Amino acid sequence: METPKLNALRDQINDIDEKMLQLLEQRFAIVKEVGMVKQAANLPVKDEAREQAVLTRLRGQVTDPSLKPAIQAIFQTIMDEAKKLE
Ligand SMILES: C=C(O[C@@H]1C=C(C(=O)O)C=C[C@H]1O)C(=O)O
Repeated sequence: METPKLNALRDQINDIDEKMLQLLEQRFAIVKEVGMVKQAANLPVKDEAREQAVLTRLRGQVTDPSLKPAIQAIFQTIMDEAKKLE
């Protein structure tokens, strides 16, 4: 089913998805560089302390508290995928 309002909202979602896609591609490109730096320095891929710091910092910036679990899960998934690329 489509209505003008639904279409307009989905257009907004499409725009946001495209921006997120670009940012994710940028993030994963940097992650690959991090992987090379770690490999050269004989460091392990996973850094639990860094992951917790990332999650804590971002959780502190979420304006709507009801979104915190979703945001945490999304960023944990991003970091899990990042580790596969390193
Ligand atoms: C990118 C890194 O490697 C891993 C991935 C992280 C991430 O995607 O933010 C964070 C910590 C590491 O487990 C890093 O150490 O900075």
